[in-house]
Amino acid sequence: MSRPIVIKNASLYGDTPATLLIEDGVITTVAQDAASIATPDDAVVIEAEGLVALPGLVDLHTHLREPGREDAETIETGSRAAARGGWTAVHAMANTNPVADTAGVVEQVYSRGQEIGLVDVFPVGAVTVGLKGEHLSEMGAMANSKARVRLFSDDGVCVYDPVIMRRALEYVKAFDGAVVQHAQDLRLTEGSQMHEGVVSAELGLAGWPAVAEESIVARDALLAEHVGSRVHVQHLSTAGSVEIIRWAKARGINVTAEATPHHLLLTDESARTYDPLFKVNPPLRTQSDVDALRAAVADGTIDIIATDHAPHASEDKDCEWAAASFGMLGLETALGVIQKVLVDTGAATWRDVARLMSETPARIGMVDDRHGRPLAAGEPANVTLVDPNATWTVDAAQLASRARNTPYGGIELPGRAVATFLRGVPTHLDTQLEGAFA
Ligand SMILES: NC(=O)N[C@@H](CC(=O)O)C(=O)O
Ligand SMILES: [Zn+2]
Ligand SMILES: [Zn+2]
Repeated sequence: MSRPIVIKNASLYGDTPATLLIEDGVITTVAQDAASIATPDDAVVIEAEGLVALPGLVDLHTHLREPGREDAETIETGSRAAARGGWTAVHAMANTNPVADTAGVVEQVYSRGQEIGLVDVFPVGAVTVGLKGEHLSEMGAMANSKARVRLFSDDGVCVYDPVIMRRALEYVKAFDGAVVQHAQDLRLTEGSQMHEGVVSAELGLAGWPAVAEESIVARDALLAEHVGSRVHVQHLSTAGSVEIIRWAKARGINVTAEATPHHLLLTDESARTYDPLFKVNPPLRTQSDVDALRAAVADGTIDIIATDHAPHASEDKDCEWAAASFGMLGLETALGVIQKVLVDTGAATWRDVARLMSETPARIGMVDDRHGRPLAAGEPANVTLVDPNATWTVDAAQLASRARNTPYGGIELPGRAVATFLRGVPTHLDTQLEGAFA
């Protein structure tokens, strides 16, 4: 049995200071006045004045690469990266090798996550066999497996065939699941290397036009309406996609959308470095797209922040732009980037961050009702403590992830997770807090 933990005078959701008592994995008391709590003798006391307490973060979009590319990331290294970033649950995408398109693979991924115990790993099932876009995978078997899969995605590629997309949307209704779409018209993006615009023209790199995303977002919203199902759109990247989601929601369509930290901070100007660290799908867009995404997060059109943590082995990134893989790391830097672009700019409060990075992703994910819960007595002790006054310089070599492909190396970020608790167990402690548990 683990020792009780007292988190003393933390700023709850960035608001009022309160003290939390955690016993046997559960928050048993929340009190304004620390002195009113009878501290058990063997309790670990964390002096948390100035730290923000949030519900443990839930990432709806993570790539863990296991099975198949353990040279880039494993469930263990990815779990450690997640815990350090303040996450208590991650949804692992299906584009592994073998693809997570059977009950066997999703059960293995789920069980390995539990064995490691640093975050809950919820496997996302593939929509189609082998991500080939031709035949629906055994979605029902994955849903009924012990991994209890509720989200299905061919992420990495788009479910392009509208008939397959329609069938998938119909199928997930049986277990209240959702189809999670990587919106990319395959024909309009053949050979694409970056956002199609002024910069791609100047650099002579093949473009990925905004319409290639927007046309699929619109189509899928209409399909979800037609069959009365639920669709979640991944990594929204353009101002036009935001307008379509806004329209779809106003029309009552059951659609949700995510934005990544990198699409809220970086633009296609980064490609001028020719550094493949900035090569990602969908591509980094223009400043007006970034502004539209931030406004959409602020007004609720975009429901959640998700990392799209995409580790790649160095041989797939240390090469010329055209040959490099798409994707960048995100788990360990997400909180810092979000504080920088949303909290410090006044676009969002910490309460909003709790909604965007924990409560709503848990609700969309549906797998496990122990995540995204309020910080209140009787709730599971999934808690993240953030130091909003910390500044730190991202050092790729120091990341817990096995991969090194962060676009933020050498950049100073605010907002660091200093402690993460999964059902009362510390899964990450900054050096300043390690002493308390010694
Ligand atoms: N985002 C990326 O550029 N890459 C992701 C796939 C994806 O999310 O589409 C990957 O698996 O590497
Ligand atoms: Zn994707
Ligand atoms: Zn992805």
